[in-house]
Amino acid sequence: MSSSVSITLNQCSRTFAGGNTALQPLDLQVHAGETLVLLGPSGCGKTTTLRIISGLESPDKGGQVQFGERDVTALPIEKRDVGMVFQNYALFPNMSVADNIAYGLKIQRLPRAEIAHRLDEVMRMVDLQGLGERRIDALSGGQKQRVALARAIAVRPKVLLFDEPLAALDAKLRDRLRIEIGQLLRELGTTAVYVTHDQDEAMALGDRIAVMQAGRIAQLGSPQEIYHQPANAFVADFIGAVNCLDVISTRANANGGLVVHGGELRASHLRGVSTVYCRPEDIQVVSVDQADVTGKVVQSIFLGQTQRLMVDTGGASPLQVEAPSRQRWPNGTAIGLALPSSVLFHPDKPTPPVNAKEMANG
Ligand SMILES: Nc1ncnc2c1ncn2[C@@H]1O[C@H](COP(=O)(O)OP(=O)(O)OP(=O)(O)O)[C@@H](O)[C@H]1O
Repeated sequence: MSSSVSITLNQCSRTFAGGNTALQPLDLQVHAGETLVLLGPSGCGKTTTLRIISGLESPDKGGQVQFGERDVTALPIEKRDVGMVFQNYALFPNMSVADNIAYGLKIQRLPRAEIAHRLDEVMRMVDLQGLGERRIDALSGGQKQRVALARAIAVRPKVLLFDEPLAALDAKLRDRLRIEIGQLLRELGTTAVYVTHDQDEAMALGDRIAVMQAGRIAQLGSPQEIYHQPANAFVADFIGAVNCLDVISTRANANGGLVVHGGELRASHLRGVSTVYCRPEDIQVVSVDQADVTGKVVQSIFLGQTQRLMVDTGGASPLQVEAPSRQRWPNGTAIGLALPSSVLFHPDKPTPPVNAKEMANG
């Protein structure tokens, strides 16, 4: 469709009346054609960032927003050539599906035949064929969000912005629409920024993910980087489940490898590191005589495809281990675990300090 454009934020901060700083000075580039996901807990500044990109909100003085080479900081939303999709749909409830989708095209005064062609095209893309005459209030939540999506893409915007578009839908529908939005974004090649607090959605949709914390970007990277090389404890903990092990000794064991002792590690190669992390799915259940660590199952949580075992290894908190779902480990079962050193990671940077004011804001 339209040629894609990069988005650049230079030193964009946002302080609200009363000194509430929603966003610390932020530098961010969204590459042309990519989908960047803004992910983080409630109040971390995702929506504020999105609104600054859209033109619904201005950055504090000194902040600058560029689309490609063009400075759009002073332009209102209607002059920025953006399409937006919100959680609450923001449709006209008493108008038909077709009239909602065609709304922006009529404002652009496109010829009638072109409007009909675009309507047909986008309704097919979002799987709404045959529903053109239906009133919005006679649609399901999923159908409403398809209409909102169709309306956003019908005008062929340079930039697509999504603010938690799937948050109001049930889990099954969310999964389906997530896949469809991903396909659509790849097909369109439009630069997109997608706000969510759902890590699965972020992983599935983002070419890159910016994990935000208290008005700052805690890490920006591919889903794989964010998951396997989290930059700090906050990111490690926010994305997926993680075990935290204290490194208590730098003495080597007989093999020069690592020894897990309770929730703690002894490992010669981790000199100077105080804490390491590992994901539950990277710990293997092995026979007790081959184990790096042994313990007792204290709880098992059935998750369908897998089960999460909580294993007391004598440390401060049980290790979480992902195990096949068909096998049974009753509470109290002795279990052996292998923890290859290749799956351990330790954040390079300390977590940015969060002061009391930011905590109160977040
Ligand atoms: N208009 C406003 N006036 C004052 N404070 C605001 C305003 N809009 C947002 N904030 C504050 O700025 C901070 C960041 O809000 P923002 O909506 O960007 O967060 P978010 O990450 O999108 O959160 P959520 O997931 O809950 O929507 C919050 O502390 C919020 O209360």
